[in-house]
Amino acid sequence: MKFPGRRKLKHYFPVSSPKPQLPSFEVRPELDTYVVGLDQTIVDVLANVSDEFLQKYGIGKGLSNLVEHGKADQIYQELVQSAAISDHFAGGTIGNTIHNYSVLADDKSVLLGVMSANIALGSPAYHYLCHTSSKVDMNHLHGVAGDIGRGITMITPDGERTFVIDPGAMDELSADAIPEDIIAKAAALVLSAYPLRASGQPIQQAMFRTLELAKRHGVPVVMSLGTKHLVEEHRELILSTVRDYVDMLAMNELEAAALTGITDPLQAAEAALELTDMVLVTAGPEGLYLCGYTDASARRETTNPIKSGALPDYNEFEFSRPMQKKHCVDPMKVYSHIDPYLGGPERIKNTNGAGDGALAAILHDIAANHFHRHALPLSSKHEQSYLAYSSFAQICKYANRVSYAILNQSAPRLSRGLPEKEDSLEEAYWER
Ligand SMILES: Nc1ncnc2c1ncn2[C@@H]1O[C@H](COP(=O)(O)OP(=O)(O)OP(=O)(O)O)[C@@H](O)[C@H]1O
Ligand SMILES: Nc1nc2c(ncn2[C@@H]2O[C@H](CO)[C@@H](O)[C@H]2O)c(=O)[nH]1
Repeated sequence: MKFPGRRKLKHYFPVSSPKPQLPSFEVRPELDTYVVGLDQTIVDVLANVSDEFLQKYGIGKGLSNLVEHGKADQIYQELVQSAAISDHFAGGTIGNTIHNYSVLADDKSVLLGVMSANIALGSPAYHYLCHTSSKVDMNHLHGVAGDIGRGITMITPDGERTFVIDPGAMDELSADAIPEDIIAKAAALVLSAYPLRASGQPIQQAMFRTLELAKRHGVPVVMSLGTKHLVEEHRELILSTVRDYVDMLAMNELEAAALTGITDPLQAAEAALELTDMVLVTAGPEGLYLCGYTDASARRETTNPIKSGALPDYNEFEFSRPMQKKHCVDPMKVYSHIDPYLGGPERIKNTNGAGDGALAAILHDIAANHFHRHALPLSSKHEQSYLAYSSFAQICKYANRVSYAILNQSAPRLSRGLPEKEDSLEEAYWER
């Protein structure tokens, strides 16, 4: 486990304490720190298209459009014939997030989902495996006869990305394939709202079984909302799922508006805190908001300039650490915001996965807290039952920095961690 922020000298973080066992790629629940992700396994097929192409097929721009296999195949074949496809990458919003988590933390994660039982060279499953970190444990994937999902990712000249999802067998994940021992010892479970639109498909049952197991074993649950129209179409189911199971919710400002009916991201975050304990709202060029609870006795004032928006002086206590509301004697809401790192890259070719990247950074901080609590349970860092290792403000910086890395490389999966020189995140950023 790498350290997720600065303050190397102030805190003892046993990054390199030797483990007695031989190394193993497979997650050992009693020994390892890991996060678990449940996802529809999807390979992204990247193509440049015109706006007319989207109109011709009646595809909603900027959305994730679920279409039946015949139509998706027709679109795919036309893109092949016009040589518009640039490449195939592993995708799936949670697959991306846990891959990025493993790259950032340099540590293990577990992917739950389906995988083709027989994999041919060049098949969607083949591309998926080629582009996934070896630290993502895929031993618990559920073998299926067909192909994994195919997500045709169409980039229009304005850099906007639009998905056409050909589901293949991606929703055939059976509830019986969910390993309880793996969930029970996880630092966090992360999943998206996408399976909630797979009405009547096995993956929905598998998702609720996983959520039940996480709840039973006290594992924090992190959910990302996927896409705006998914929220609009399944709002009630999403709301009840969040209320019943979710500790942290991640969304962009459009998804937040669809969920809460509030367009201002900060106010939407405040409203969402009535449903869950921690909220990330990414707002593209406006940066991101991270909000949650802390106990009033443990609140810490910021030394950053005070910000006012829809809420006055909202970042006043952003140096506090996140807690679950149920663990606070006197819960108070805490808000933090950060502008894009360096104003964002000079040129953004596509914003695909920038939000997933921010979420991976937050998972890293949550997992680091889990690791530290187990390594040093008597540390003053654990006098209260905190959800994350760092303060809201510090996590914002880290999440923001990772989003920047994703935007800079124009692909949703990190090919490497943040630069070593920035391991303390001081030289290049924090001391500007
Ligand atoms: N145009 C931009 N300029 C500067 N920074 C940006 C821009 N777009 C995104 N970012 C950075 O990336 C972060 C996440 O972006 P965004 O809100 O677009 O995520 P998202 O819509 O959830 O993405 P995805 O669903 O593809 O993962 C922002 O908080 C910001 O730091
Ligand atoms: N799980 C899942 N991921 C999706 C869906 N639509 C788009 N994505 C993924 O979202 C990622 C970008 O956030 C891409 O890599 C896509 O593969 C979907 O319906 N389900």
